[in-house]
Amino acid sequence: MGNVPTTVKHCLSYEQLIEDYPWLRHWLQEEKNITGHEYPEFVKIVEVGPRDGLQNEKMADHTDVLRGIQRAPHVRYPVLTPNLQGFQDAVAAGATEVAVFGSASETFSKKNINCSIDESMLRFEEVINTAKERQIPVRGYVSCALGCPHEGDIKPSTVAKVAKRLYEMGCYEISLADTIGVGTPGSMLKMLQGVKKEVPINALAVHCHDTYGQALPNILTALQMGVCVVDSAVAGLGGCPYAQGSSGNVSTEDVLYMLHGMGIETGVNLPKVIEAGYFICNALCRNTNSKVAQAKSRTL
Ligand SMILES: CC(C)(COP(=O)([O-])OP(=O)([O-])OC[C@H]1O[C@@H](n2cnc3c(N)ncnc32)[C@H](O)[C@@H]1OP(=O)([O-])[O-])[C@@H](O)C(=O)NCCC(=O)NCCSC(=O)C[C@@](C)(O)CC(=O)[O-]
Repeated sequence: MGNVPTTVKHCLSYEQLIEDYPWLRHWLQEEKNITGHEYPEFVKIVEVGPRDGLQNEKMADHTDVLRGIQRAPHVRYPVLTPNLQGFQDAVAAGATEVAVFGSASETFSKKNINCSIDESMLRFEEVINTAKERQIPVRGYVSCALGCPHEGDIKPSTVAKVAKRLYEMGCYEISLADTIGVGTPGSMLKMLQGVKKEVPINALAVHCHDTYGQALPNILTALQMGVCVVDSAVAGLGGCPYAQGSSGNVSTEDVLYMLHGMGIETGVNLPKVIEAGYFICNALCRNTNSKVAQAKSRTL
């Protein structure tokens, strides 16, 4: 490709660029943006508000929650299960999908689920094998994928190794979690470059916390890498009781606003999510963490 001065890229509109540099047309196709990144046409949002979002709140056990909710036929209600006992309890309460949650940090694994990474894999194997027999899908999490509150930076190769083990055991999707929200687009890029060598990109999801205000740029970076599944929590609820200082998950409202603004479909109705956010914030007597919901409330 010929040289285009970077300043030209920023000054000219797409139409002007094509007119002045017709040879660029094939490169700047409609489905690519001006920087040449391709984005997925559809992104699946995994709403983690009812689970991760409310785990910091005083709330009923999952058995009571599962028995208490009215289920919509097309909605999946995954339950986090750290071991076989958790799996059996969840299934007895009516769970039809579960998730195992491992970590790329030894220290975090010990503090979160009271076992080493290797021990956790043995526990997860039991859960996954039993789930397979019962045809229950299992999702996998890798916590501390972009940093650990105890160990600091985590190598992309370590994240890749844990993600690969979960995938090979039978998790249909691996959610890579920036548990304490310390990642940046730079570390997200390096981590995903490492993980996608071991796990197909279409089996990866990202789970970002917004502690340092980096969640949306991190998600954008993941989309540029080909990730099509994003975890988020309505009103930006959440945090991890085992990761001091971490803030809530990225808010679903803000993720939807960004994706829809980019022309990416999600099948999710943003105004309805904003309403759900107001509902839960009222119930918890707290303010929303969603910038989009805050902006909308100022214009009401
Ligand atoms: C994993 C355990 C249970 C191990 O805890 P343990 O003490 O090692 O378990 P144990 O097997 O030695 O058993 C000790 C007692 O716990 C009971 N027990 C054993 N298993 C269960 C169970 N499943 N449910 C209820 N009870 C259980 C068991 O029956 C026994 O009871 P006792 O005989 O003494 O009366 C414990 O460490 C624990 O509960 N950890 C909390 C994990 C948690 O909820 N973490 C937050 C989840 S969110 C997250 O991890 C991150 C994520 C997903 O959001 C992504 C991100 O941002 O990183």
